[in-house]
Amino acid sequence: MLIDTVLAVLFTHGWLHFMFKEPRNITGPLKVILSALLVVMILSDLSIKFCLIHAGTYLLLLVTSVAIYRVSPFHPLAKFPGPVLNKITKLAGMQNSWGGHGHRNNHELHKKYGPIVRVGPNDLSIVDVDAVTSVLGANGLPKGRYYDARQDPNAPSNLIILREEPHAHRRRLWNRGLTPEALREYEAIIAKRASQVISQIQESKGDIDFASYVNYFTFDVMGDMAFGRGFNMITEGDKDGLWDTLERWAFSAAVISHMPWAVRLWEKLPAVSHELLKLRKFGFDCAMQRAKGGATSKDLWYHLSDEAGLEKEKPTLREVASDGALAVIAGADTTASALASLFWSLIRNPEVYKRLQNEIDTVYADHANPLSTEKHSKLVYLNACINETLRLYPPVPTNGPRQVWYGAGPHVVAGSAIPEGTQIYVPPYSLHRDPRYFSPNPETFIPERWLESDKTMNTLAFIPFSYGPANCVGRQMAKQEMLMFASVLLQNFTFSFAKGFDSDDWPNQMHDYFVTTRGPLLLHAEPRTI
Ligand code: HEM
Repeated sequence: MLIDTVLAVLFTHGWLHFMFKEPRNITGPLKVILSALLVVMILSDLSIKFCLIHAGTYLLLLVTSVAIYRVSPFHPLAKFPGPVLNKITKLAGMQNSWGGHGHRNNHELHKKYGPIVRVGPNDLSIVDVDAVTSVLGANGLPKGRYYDARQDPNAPSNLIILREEPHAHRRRLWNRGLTPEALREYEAIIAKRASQVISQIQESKGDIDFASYVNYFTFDVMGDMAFGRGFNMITEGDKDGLWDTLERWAFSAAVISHMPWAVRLWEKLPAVSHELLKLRKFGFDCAMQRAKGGATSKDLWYHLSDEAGLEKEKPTLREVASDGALAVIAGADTTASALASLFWSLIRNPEVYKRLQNEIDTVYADHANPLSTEKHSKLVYLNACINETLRLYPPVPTNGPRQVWYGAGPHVVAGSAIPEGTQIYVPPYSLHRDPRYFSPNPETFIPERWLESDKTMNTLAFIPFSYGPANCVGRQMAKQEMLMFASVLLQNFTFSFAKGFDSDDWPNQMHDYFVTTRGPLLLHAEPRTI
């Protein structure tokens, strides 16, 4: 009888391996497992007790067989080093994401195992500048199955989910919405929202949670920019708990992304489906209001819905709604994270703060208004501070993986042939801290490294906005927003940490859920006489 069970296990394992490789959907593999299980149970003498014993033995042996294969020299990724648990099961990756410190844990793994680490049964993490072009670049690889968890099953795919030709087509519309000319349209939006933040800080008598202010600022800007209307979070707070919803969704998607085959089951969990529904409703409501109400200026919606009529076929309302919601999700959290990290870094480094303050006061002497982009080319040191912040605290610290095509043979990255189907991460957090590319002191905040030629600097290894055809479409908008916001705040206030605030602990509260969630950043803002 044991022989039957072992044969059934070998048959199932072989079938699963050759037919499904790593499945995107549970139905097919489940059918194979259940059929084999049925056979095993029928071959037992049909008493309940023996049926259960054989079923249990079958499942245990199947799991053992898969585990042994994954650590064996026969596995295609056998030559790459990594922790045994990561080689055996995706649960290790899920647990890593759950804790929110996956970026740091992986960084430690790279220190231990070198530039290529096996972080999952079929996943590698590669910290090598060659991977930037060969994985993310124009002749690189498509997004991996990890991204499936970001797809709402009841909504059309948005830009971040699409791949290849459909991606390139949709990206054209996005690019039109973020040209320098389009960005000029958004300048007034940023200026209005930044002025509101100034007024709120003035009214607050100085003690503020800076992280909330930047969250609300970026959310309102993205709402104005994407849908022609903001959410008035700066003035009214987060009445609908949208920010919490976004953070919970980010956590949930980050954890389940490691097991794309379980996504549809996961989404049936009441807590998960509730957040998904809330997000979907949010996108739909914004879209309906924009579609009915129109806009007074050319917002992103104007370009995404091709109101100018430049395409043969206009995107559907539901497609534009998905992309509009993506703009808010992708653009608000990331920029807020960068701004919060920038101010934390400045206050931790008083010499840098002082030098930057001098630059702001010189460039905007005589009460000049920083809420225009005219003098941005003169903000050389602020630019360096922003780059240094994005280097040490990239708002997307690990980024999603790309996947080697099936059927096209191995893909060579950093001199190694990577087998078909492998997902490859190129984590900005570790790349940006690699002494081969940023020296000296790669883990220290030194904006001067961006300005002085005697430092080791490989800007190809600087990828806070990713790289290649699916890089961040909003990067110029983000830069513009950060320069305007930081300069006007620094012109108006002197910031310090609030009494009792544990600034050492703040980076520990940054959680890598694809984007980063952050803890409160308690500051004191002293008005400046200008
Ligand atoms: C400091 C701010 C920002 C950072 C660090 C950042 C970072 C990134 C990164 C790393 C990606 C690639 C993700 C991937 O490979 O899956 C990305 C994609 C994207 N970002 Fe940003 N982003 C920022 C701001 C913005 C803003 C302001 C917008 C909106 C205008 C935006 C819209 C998008 C979109 C739509 C994509 C998907 C692009 C595609 O798949 O073709 N981002 N961003």
